[in-house]
Amino acid sequence: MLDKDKSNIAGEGCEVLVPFNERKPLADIERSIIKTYRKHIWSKFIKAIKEYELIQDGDKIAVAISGGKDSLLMAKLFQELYKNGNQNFEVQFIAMDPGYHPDIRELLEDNCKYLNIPVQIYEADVFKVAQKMAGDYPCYMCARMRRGALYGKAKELGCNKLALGHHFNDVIETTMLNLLCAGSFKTMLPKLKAQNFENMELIRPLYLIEEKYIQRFIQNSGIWPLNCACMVAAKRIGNKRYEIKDLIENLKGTFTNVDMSIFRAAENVNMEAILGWQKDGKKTSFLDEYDQ
Ligand SMILES: Nc1ncnc2c1ncn2[C@@H]1O[C@H](COP(=O)(O)OP(=O)(O)OP(=O)(O)O)[C@@H](O)[C@H]1O
Repeated sequence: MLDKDKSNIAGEGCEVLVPFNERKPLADIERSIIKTYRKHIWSKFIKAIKEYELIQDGDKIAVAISGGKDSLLMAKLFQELYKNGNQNFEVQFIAMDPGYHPDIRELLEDNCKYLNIPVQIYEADVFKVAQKMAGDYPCYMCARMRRGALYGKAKELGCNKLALGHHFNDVIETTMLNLLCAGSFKTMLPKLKAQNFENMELIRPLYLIEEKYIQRFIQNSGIWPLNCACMVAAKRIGNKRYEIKDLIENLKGTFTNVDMSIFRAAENVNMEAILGWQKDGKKTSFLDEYDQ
């Protein structure tokens, strides 16, 4: 029997991913990653690692698991990579408990145990502090604090990289969010150097994987992932990201491959047709180079 009560654990207003079936045996779940989802998940994972040079020999990678669908898949992908012979790196699986409801914490632990992910869970008072410090708009503060708490733990474990579960749709939604809401052209990069933590890099190995395949994989596996376990903002603050998600979905009806076009736009910026840009905090106008 599927435990229907688990659908009530998510914050109000969050989309709940209901499994299609009972939890499948672990061996079947693992096999499906490299068989059923070879094209849309496994190959894309490998491609991102190669194309963006995400892993180097001797890396020690902290794989950050929130317990949501994306990071659970990411953990399994790293394990598969290791099993398939790439052992030039080490991984540590970390989960930060920002003040989860006990039921959510239990779901996280149960999923990791079932999926054989040896996760280290540690506490950080993120929810409470973000709410106290940032009142009605805790999301930005919470995101920053969460990132800091993850980098800190990775560093403590002697890791030089922190892997996050952002995927293809997160990337194009970020591009569109910046364009439509912030008036800037800026995407989410597959890797970047941490500003406040020396010799630490952030990597995003799911960069090329479309969210719909992650959802399908999780639902077919019979796993109930955490769905936005936020205890603070929940439905209180309208989330522009959901609106952008819908917008892109609607655009797909009129423009062929619009998602890929948004993605490619950040690969094909034509510097000869741009009014201005910023680098290292310095603003430049096309006029600065016009007469040269
Ligand atoms: N509490 C946490 N502990 C460990 N890692 C986390 C935590 N919260 C977020 N992360 C990491 O940051 C990534 C992005 O966080 P975000 O809250 O945007 O997750 P998401 O889009 O819901 O993804 P997921 O499905 O993995 O939760 C996650 O995929 C995960 O790698």
